[in-house]
Amino acid sequence: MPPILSISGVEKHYDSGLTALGGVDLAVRRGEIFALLGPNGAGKTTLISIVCGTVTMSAGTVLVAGRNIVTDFRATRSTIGLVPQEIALDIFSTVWNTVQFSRGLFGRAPDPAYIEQLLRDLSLWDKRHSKTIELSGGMKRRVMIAKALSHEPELLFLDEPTAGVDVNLRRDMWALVRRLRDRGVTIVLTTHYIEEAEEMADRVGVIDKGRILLVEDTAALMEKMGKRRLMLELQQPMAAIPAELQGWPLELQSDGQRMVFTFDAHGEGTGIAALLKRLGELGIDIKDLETTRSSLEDIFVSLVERG
Ligand SMILES: Nc1ncnc2c1ncn2[C@@H]1O[C@H](COP(=O)(O)OP(=O)(O)OP(=O)(O)O)[C@@H](O)[C@H]1O
Repeated sequence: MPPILSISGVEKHYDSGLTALGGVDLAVRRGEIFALLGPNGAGKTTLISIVCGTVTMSAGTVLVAGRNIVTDFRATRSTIGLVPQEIALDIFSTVWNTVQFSRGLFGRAPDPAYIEQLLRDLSLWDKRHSKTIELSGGMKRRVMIAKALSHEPELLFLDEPTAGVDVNLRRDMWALVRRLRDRGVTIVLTTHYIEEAEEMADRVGVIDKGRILLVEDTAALMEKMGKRRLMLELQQPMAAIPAELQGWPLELQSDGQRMVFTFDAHGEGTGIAALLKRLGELGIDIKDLETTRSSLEDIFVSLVERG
């Protein structure tokens, strides 16, 4: 099956002289959840904005469901929904009118039953007569999603859907995104949160400085790069890793006050028990310990260093 979104050779050079995208190729498969990961300024929003027609590309081609977004703008745009990073709502309009109006903008005939279902799915039905100014931040975000889905798009972009939202709402959003996928909507989301990509996405693409560094199945990426670390705060600072511990993946930080052990989160045994036993035998006392998972930044650093 041809990809629902096909991006080839896309470049964006802003008037300021900045190259936000330096030749991006990417294919998103129909029916998948695709996470675009990247640090601030990587070019994620620029890429999404190009596909949605709010930023013009300097070079390249984008096809949505096989149709060119430039020469066939209206048709392609009507198959796309966009939930932008920023909440933008007519604050005096009711939830119902906001969503209804948005559907009309895409030339779709009114369909109260569809909008009712949408608002119920988003737990907004009770708020349908409320003005958007009266809603909480989380509810406003859900109205943004309802707006983006009002015209029944096949491809939905969520730009940082859970930035600044609490854990409960984040879980609700994830569940919603999965339900949409189950109904056949293809979803592209951008995020800084590795757990979000790990939890949600079938595939991830990593973008940095306007270039795609890799596209991979999420499980495979985590397998490869999902390192975890054990941070050991030492009672006595150390000048160097003792000879008896050579061969262990250890490094010292914070002027020798902290020892960091890196292990494979997906391996058979982590080696933590063996390490702690060895430290005990060597009389190395530990004040505190904590495990951390490699962050997106770590994955980036290793990708950029390798590239
Ligand atoms: N209108 C503009 N004019 C000039 N430069 C811009 C404009 N919009 C974005 N940029 C620059 O393009 C680069 C990519 O920005 P973009 O917003 O696409 O990144 P992002 O990956 O979405 O970042 P974030 O995670 O912070 O949202 C940045 O260096 C940004 O400063």
